[in-house]
Formats: sequence, C-alpha cells, structure tokens
Amino acid sequence: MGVLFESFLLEFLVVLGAIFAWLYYYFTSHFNYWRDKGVPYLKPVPFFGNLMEIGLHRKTQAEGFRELYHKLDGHMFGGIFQTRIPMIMFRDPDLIKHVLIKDFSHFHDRGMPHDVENDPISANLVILEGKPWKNLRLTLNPAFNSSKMRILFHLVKECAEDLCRYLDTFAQDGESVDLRDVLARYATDNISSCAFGVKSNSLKNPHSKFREMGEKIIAPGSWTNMHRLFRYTCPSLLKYFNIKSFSDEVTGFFVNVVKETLEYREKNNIERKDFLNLLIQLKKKIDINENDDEEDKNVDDDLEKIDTEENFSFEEHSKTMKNGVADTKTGHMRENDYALGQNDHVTPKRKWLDSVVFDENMIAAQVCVFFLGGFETAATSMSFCLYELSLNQDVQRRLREEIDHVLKEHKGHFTYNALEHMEYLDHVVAETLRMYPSLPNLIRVCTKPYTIPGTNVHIEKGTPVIIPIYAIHRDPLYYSDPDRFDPERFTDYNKEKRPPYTYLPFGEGPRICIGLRFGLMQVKMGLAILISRFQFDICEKSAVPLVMDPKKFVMNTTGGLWLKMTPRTQ
Ligand code: HEM
Repeated sequence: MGVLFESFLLEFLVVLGAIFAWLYYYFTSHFNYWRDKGVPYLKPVPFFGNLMEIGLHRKTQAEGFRELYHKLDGHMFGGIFQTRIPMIMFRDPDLIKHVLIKDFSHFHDRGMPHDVENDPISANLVILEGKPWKNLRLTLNPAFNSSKMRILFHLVKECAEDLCRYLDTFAQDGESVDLRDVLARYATDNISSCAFGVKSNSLKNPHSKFREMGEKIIAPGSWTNMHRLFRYTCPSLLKYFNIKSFSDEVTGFFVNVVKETLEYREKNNIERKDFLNLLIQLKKKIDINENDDEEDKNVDDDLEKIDTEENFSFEEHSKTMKNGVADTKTGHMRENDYALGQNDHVTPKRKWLDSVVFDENMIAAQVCVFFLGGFETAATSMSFCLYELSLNQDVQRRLREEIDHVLKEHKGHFTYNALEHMEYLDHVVAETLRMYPSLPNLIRVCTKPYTIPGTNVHIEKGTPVIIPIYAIHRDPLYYSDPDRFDPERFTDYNKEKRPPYTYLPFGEGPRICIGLRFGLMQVKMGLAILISRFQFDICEKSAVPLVMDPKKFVMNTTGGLWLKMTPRTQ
C-alpha cells in the first residue's frame, strides 16, 4: 500500500512538474520578442508580463500604464507584455497620429475576439472589424450627427430636469450625496430613453432593471471581466468555452427590451424620435443620412473611401495629410484628416444596407453598446467634474456666472444653442476629461505588417497596440502641473500651443467615439442645470484625494463620490 502510494505521489509530482514547466514555457516563450527586434522594452515577469500590478488590482489601468509610460521616457515607442503577448506602446504624438489616422489602414481594429454567430450581441461597433465595422459605422454615423442631436436634446433635457427635482430635497436639507450613484442613475435614464425608447425610472427606483443590468455589466468579477481575462491570456479559449461578451441574462434582457419595444411601436404605430427609431428605419432599409446637412455627409464620404482590405496601398490612394485634431464640439476632423481614395467611387453603404439583415439581434447589439458606452462614461465624467468644482470654488463661481449670462440671452431656457454658447463650460468639461479620461488607454491591433516611420522596426500583423491617453494627459511635457485642475488650458490660445494628439479623451480618427456629441450633450446639459441651481462643496464623507477603483475598466472611484449640496445663494 505504502509503495503504491509513493509511486502514485511520484507520478503525480512528475505530472504536476510537467504541467508547471509547460505553463512556465507557455507564458515566457515570447519574452525575447522585443529584444530580438531591437525595440526598447520593459522586462516582463512570468505569467503577468508587465501588467502584474494591474492584473492583481494593485493599481488602476490608468496609473499602471502611466508608470510603464514613464519607464519608457525618452523613447517614441516601447515593447511591453500583456501576460505572454507582446504589445507595443506608442508614446510619441506624431506616431500616434500615424496609428490613428495616417496609417489607419494598418490599425483599423481593436483585436477583440468575437463570434457573431453564437454571440449576436458581439456584432457591435466597438468589437466588429474590417469591412463589417466600416459599413456599420457608415450606416450609424448619421444617427449621431448634429441634426439628430438637436432632435434628442429634449429627451436629455427632460432627464436633466428630473435629476434636479430628485436632488432638490437633498439640497434643501444640505445633505451630502453620493453623486457617483445618482449620476449613474441619471445617465441610465438618459441612455435608456434615447437608445431604447424606454423610461427606466432609475432615479426614482435605484433597483430598476436597467440599473441592475448596468451594474452587472460593469461589476468587478462579472462576466465581462472573465471575458477580458481570456482575451488577454488565451483568446482562442473564448470560442472554445463559448464565453460571450455579456452573460445570457444581460443579453436576454436587452434583446427582449428591443423586441418588445419594436412590437409595441409597430402595433400602435408609434414613432418616437430616438436612436431606436433610427435603427428601425435601417431595418426598413431607409438611409437615415437623407435630409442631413452637407457637413455631416462629407464626413461619411471620407469614411467610405478608407480601405480596410488587405493589400490596400494607402500611399497610392492618399491625398496630402495635414495635422488634424478632432473638434470636441462637433466631433469632426478640423482638416482633411482621412486619406481619401481618389479613384475610389464605390459607396458600399447602400449595398451593405440592402444586403445586411438588420434584425432585432442586430438592433439589440447596437443599442446595447450605446448603453454600455453611454451611461458609465457620462456618469463618471460628471461626478469627477463636480468634485473638481467643489475643490475649485472660483471655477464653480465663474461657471455659474457664465451659465446665468447665457441663459439670460436665451430667455431663461436651456436650449441646444444655449449649451453651444457656454464656452467656459466647454473648457471645464474638456479639463475634466483630460484629468479623468473615461478610458485610460486606446487599443488597436496591427492589421497588416507595418514599419514604424523613420525606423526599420517592423510590426507584425496581430500585434496589439496601446496608446496611453491618461499618461499623456498627465505628462508635464504637455501639461504643466498636470494634476492641477485648470480649464484655462482649453482656451484656443493655449490649445494651439500644445502638440496635436496630446488630448484624446474620445480617441481619434475614423474610430473616434461615435457617441462624442451625445456624450458631451448629456454631460453638459446635466452639469449646466445642476450648477445653475445648486452649490457643491467638499464634505466629511468626500475622499480627498479621490481613491480610484483598480477593478473598474472605466475610470471610477471606490466608495462612490460624496459631495455636499445646498441650493445656490447668489
Ligand atoms: C463622456 C462620454 C464618452 C467618452 C469619454 C467616450 C470615450 C470613448 C473612447 C475613448 C472610445 C475609443 C475611441 C478610439 O478607439 O479611438 C470610444 C468609442 C466608442 N464609444 Fe464612446 N465615449 C463616451 C460616450 C459615448 C456614448 C454616449 C456612446 C453611445 C451612445 C458611445 C459609444 C461608443 C462606441 C460605439 C464606440 C466605438 C466606436 C467605433 O469603434 O467605431 N460613447 N468612446
């Protein structure tokens, strides 16, 4: 018996040793990759690569990548390892311009594994790649243009007024409020109204189903995190284990809401001016770009000409490229940023629209990603802004003065035009997004072999690329005293002084955030109405400095964000 046990133990240890040796080999076998290419790189550790602090949630993504960014100071780019996978960090603004715009045809995807057949909700704009992404983007772009925003404005304003009514009782009592939570509910109401055409009532009912689903999507340890873990370590296992972008419960909920709303609208012949209505038009093969202004059509024309095919010779087709920065007000490139195919007369959108099955699943996939993209980003941006305004009372006063002044000029009404005229509000929001960009990094994957301009470094197809926007936004090279909140950085004069591509809260290029205008509209509308009615201050419950949550993907705090509210006195 003893001998049997010993030999079993021995065999067990040998097998265990072999498994460990294989795992060690599997996780370290690429570690000479960057050295062999002559690329400056950071020394990785087995199993984690360079992301141990982030992987173990000891640091936030923002701070973790900021540290890696500074370890590569003096280099335009550098190699790092995401567990075992070599990835490249682009640090230099000019190189960033190449990746996001000039050489977009080499970097048009994010490299997120997806399986449209088994996981229909993954057929969304964030995840899709190549031609399917381009065609979908072309089709959806008009849903976010300025004329559509004007139509949606009244829905956003309605939610902002509900928010004020809800917060008024707290302000009257001078209570401290967890604004992180309240604003997440405001943003949930907003996006469910504009995207799903449903009143979610999350402000009044914190346990509403929409709020519950929103929490499930972002909660640490959730399905999404599991998806992310496999994506980083072994993407092929995602398909093998049939791990979907969202849990069946979340997917089922969103698909059902869409189905029920579609049926209800059809049966009752209801047409509500929201995103869902635009998607219904696409289902009916109606081009939603018709009747839109010329400016919006030009952006689409540019995008139509970008080739996402293999072997596309970008140089052959390109016009002169100029420096360009996305205008955060309009979301349009200021200059001719996309290289245009001169001989390219094909307009694939119409063809695609005719051929694609824009069914309930497809619609659900889009509104689901609008929901995901819209509620967390807006809620956190607004709460960070109110926190900074509480710390910087002079800025809060000046902002209130501007809002009063502009409102007077617009007969006391918050209108789309009134918001557009609030220039200081624009600076305040821009500075908030500089200090707290919702996504601390932009992700791309190299889609065809690339030589880094001015070097003989070749990037292989499939290499993930990271652009550390938080680190750049907080780099003293571009922003002096970068941890200080100073909206003056965003006057035209000061903006001109900075190199382009050093401010990227919405990304840049053809894959720039599609919801930029909608996001800014709901953030600005919410802030303007709150500042016009209430005074915000730091209170005992406020964490100063803020404590950020390392488990969250979108920049967020731990333990909420508490501030004291009172009615404004002057
Ligand atoms: C303050 C608000 C927001 C911020 C800071 C933000 C930020 C971002 C960023 C950084 C990206 C990546 C861009 C890139 O890779 O170059 C992105 C992409 C995206 N965002 Fe937003 N976003 C916001 C609001 C919204 C809203 C309201 C929606 C939808 C209604 C939305 C939908 C999307 C989608 C669909 C993409 C993927 C676009 C594509 O790949 O073509 N976002 N966003």
